[in-house]
Amino acid sequence: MMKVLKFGGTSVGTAERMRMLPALLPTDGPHIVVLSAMSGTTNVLATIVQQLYAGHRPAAAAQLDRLRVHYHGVARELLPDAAVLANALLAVDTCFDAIDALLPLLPTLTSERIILAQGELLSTLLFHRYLTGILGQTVVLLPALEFMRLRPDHEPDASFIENQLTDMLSNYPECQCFITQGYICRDAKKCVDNLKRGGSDYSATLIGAAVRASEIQIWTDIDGLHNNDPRVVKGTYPIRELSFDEAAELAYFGAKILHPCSVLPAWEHGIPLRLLNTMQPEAPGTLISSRGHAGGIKAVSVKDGLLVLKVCSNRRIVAYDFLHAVFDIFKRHHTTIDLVATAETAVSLAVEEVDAMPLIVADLQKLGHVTVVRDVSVVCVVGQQLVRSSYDGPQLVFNALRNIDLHMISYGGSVNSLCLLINASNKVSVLQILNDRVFNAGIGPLLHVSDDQEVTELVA
Ligand SMILES: Nc1ncnc2c1ncn2[C@@H]1O[C@H](COP(=O)(O)OP(=O)(O)O)[C@@H](O)[C@H]1O
Ligand SMILES: N[C@@H](CC(=O)OP(=O)(O)O)C(=O)O
Repeated sequence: MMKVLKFGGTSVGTAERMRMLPALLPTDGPHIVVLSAMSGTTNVLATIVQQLYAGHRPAAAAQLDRLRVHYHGVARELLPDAAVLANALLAVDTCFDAIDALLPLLPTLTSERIILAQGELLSTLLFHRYLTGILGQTVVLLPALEFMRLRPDHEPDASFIENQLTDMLSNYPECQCFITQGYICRDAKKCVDNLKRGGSDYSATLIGAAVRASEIQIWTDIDGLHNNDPRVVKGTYPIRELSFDEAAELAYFGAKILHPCSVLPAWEHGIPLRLLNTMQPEAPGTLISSRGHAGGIKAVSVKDGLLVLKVCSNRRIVAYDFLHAVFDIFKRHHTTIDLVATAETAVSLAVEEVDAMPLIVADLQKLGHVTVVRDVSVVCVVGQQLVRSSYDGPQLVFNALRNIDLHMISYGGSVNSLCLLINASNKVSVLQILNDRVFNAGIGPLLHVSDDQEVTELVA
């Protein structure tokens, strides 16, 4: 059975890091290695794009030259064989020349995406040559731009991906090791596109689902998914097991270790997803699967960059049409609502700050009075069945946060999560308070769910 292993930007960040990867590859069966760009590269490419939009071409050209020199250095460090190196440098230059050719032109969405795509093309071409040299067996580089495709609605085209990938793999029945690019894809019109920042995780799970992999491994720089954001909170710890739905909520609501949509393809096909640490391969990491395990609060994540729209109905439409009309506006503007709270004649909605916001607000104003609260974040507390029980976890959360302003609360939308809307400026203190007073307060797991509740779920 095929395994899929994704190595993130930090895992391929230097030639030295890339040299650590062969030891992590399976020796007992075929596998597809999905690589991100070397860490920092996509940021530099995005800066070049911004400089072009701002008309600062010389600055963009200087950045690009520095990046080219950097990649020549990585290639020299990684590839000792002179002939292999010479060939790799030509390939590296092809990527840089593609960007160079775009510098004099007015930037467009298409050129922007072509520029951003070069990071993954560079990392895979270097790693492919390196791995071929040290494995002494066929290693096939599968171009993601030939199989990773979006539908017209910008969602991944799962059947196209599956058909193309299956065809491509069938050309190499003996091959055990394939390499491909994460993040990059084509849109429905076959133009170069991407799966948004951090999208290589999503590439890996889409590929895993397409080939019905036995396991998908996400290799990164930390020992699994932590109970809280380790970048801003002291005393976080890895969660050893999560269910698909718990992990999907945490990823959607901001746990940066996973792309927001990346759990869904694995979940749909029941493929175990392991988060592992390249720098500490022996650590158990986190296993995300459909396996049942103890309930109770497990982790918290935060999604930033939201605003709250409060719409108070002008009562010109009947009450039961009001919510429909509100949701219809979001549908028309292709905008997802993250959190909703309703009252008799009013509704509050937490949504991302999208470009269409002025149009959305204008449409909502036809339904009633609209107020906007900016700079809010959703805190998502996740744990198996934490909502539908006599479990005291949620109470502990509310007690711990009693001095914090809460704009909205979502309790019951999912049995496994409790979402709170806070001012973005309170984010770090809220996360630290939850860590100190909830996660490290010694609350036990949820042990009992009444039979009635189980029956209700089965009927539903
Ligand atoms: N809940 C969390 N658990 C683990 N890591 C997290 C969490 N929230 C944020 N992170 C951050 O995510 C980082 C890993 O994701 P990312 O930077 O995308 O890695 P990669 O470069 O491998 O793609 C970690 O270094 C960590 O700082
Ligand atoms: N290179 C892309 C895609 C990606 O997934 O990167 P990483 O695995 O390093 O988060 C980015 O920086 O967004």
